Amino acid sequence: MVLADAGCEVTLHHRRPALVEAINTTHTNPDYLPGIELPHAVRATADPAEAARDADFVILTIPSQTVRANLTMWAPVLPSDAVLVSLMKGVELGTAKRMSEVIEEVAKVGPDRVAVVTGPNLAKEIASRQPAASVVACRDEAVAQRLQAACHTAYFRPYTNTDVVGCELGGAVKNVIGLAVGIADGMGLGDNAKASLITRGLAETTRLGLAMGADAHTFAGLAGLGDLVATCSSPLSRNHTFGINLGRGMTLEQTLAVTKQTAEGVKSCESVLDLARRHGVEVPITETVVSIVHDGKPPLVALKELMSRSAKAERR
Ligand SMILES: NC(=O)C1=CN([C@@H]2O[C@H](COP(=O)(O)OP(=O)(O)OC[C@H]3O[C@@H](n4cnc5c(N)ncnc54)[C@H](O)[C@@H]3O)[C@@H](O)[C@H]2O)C=CC1
Ligand SMILES: O=C(CO)COP(=O)(O)O
Repeated sequence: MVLADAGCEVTLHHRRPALVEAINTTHTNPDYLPGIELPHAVRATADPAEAARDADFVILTIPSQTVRANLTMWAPVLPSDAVLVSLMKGVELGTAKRMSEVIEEVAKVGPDRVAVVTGPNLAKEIASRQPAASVVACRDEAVAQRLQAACHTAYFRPYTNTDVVGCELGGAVKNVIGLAVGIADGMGLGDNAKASLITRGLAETTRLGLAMGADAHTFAGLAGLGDLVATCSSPLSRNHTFGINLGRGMTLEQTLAVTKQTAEGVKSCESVLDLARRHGVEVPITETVVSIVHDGKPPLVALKELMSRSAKAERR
C-alpha cells in the first residue's frame, strides 16, 4: 500500500491462491487486513517469478524463521540487480544471524544490495494511513535514498540510516522487551515497572549493539526507542499482547493457540540470548523472558530473581 501510494508499480506474492484471488478481485486482504481497501494498483500473484520480474526492490515480509527456506526457493527468480529489502524483525534460531545476513547468504548478494525498513510501524495503523515515521537502512546510502523515495508518502515518512546492524537489532530485541512489558502488564505491575523495563531493555539492546559494531545513536532513534515505545504501549502489538496473556497466567501452549499472527519475540528471545552469549554481553531481561516463555518459570519467581540481581551502576 505504501509503495503504491508513493507511485510504485507493486506486485504482491502470496503462497495461497485464494488470498491472491481475493486481493485481485475485492482489493482487500481479508485474512490479514479485513475492512481495509488496498490501492487498486496493487496486483497479487501466487507465482514468485511473476512478482519478481523486472523488480527494482524485492520486499520480504514473512516470519523470520521461514526466510532461509523461502528465499532458497525464490532466489533463482530474483532479478540480478534488484535490492532485497527486509521488513522482518527477528534473529534466526541456531545461527543467531540477522535477517540481512540470512538474505546475503542465501541470495548470494553483497550488503550494498540489501536494505532494511524498520521503526514504529504497526501494520494496522499504516494500512489505515495513520502517520508514521520509519527508517530505511542500507550500508550504501544511495540505495537507502532510492528506497526512501520509493516509499515516502503523505502518511509515511522514512529516514535513511547506514547502521544496518543497529536498525535490525533494535527491531528484533524490542519484540523481546515487548513480551517482558506485556508480562508485567498482565501481572498488573504498574507503570514504574513498565518504564523501568523499557529503559533497561533499551540499555541491554544498546550494550549488545555496541558489542556488534552498531552506532549507539541508532538506539535513541526510530529503530530503537521509537519501535520499543510503540510495541510496549500498543494493544495492536502481537508481542505485547502475547506477554499480557502469559502474565495473566496462560501457558505457552494456550497463548500460542489464541495468537493468529507472528509474535517474533517468542522464538527470537532465544536467538537474541544466543547472540548475546556469542558476544559475551549480559541481557538479563531477555534471559528472564526466555526463562518464562521456554522454561516455564512462573513470572513471579522470574521477577523476584530479576530484582534481586547484584546491585550495579546504571552506566557500565
Ligand atoms: N505486523 C506488523 O505490525 C509488523 C510486522 N513486522 C515484521 O514483519 C514480519 C512479518 O510479520 P507479519 O506480516 O506481521 O506476520 P504475519 O504472521 O501476519 O504474516 C506473515 C505473512 O507470511 C506468510 N507466511 C507465514 N508462514 C509462512 C511460511 N512458512 N512460508 C511462506 N509464507 C508464510 C503469511 O501467510 C503472511 O502472509 C515479522 O518479522 C514482523 O516482525 C514489522 C513491522 C510491523
Ligand atoms: O514491529 C511492529 C511495530 O513496529 C509490530 O509489533 P508486533 O510484531 O509486536 O505486532
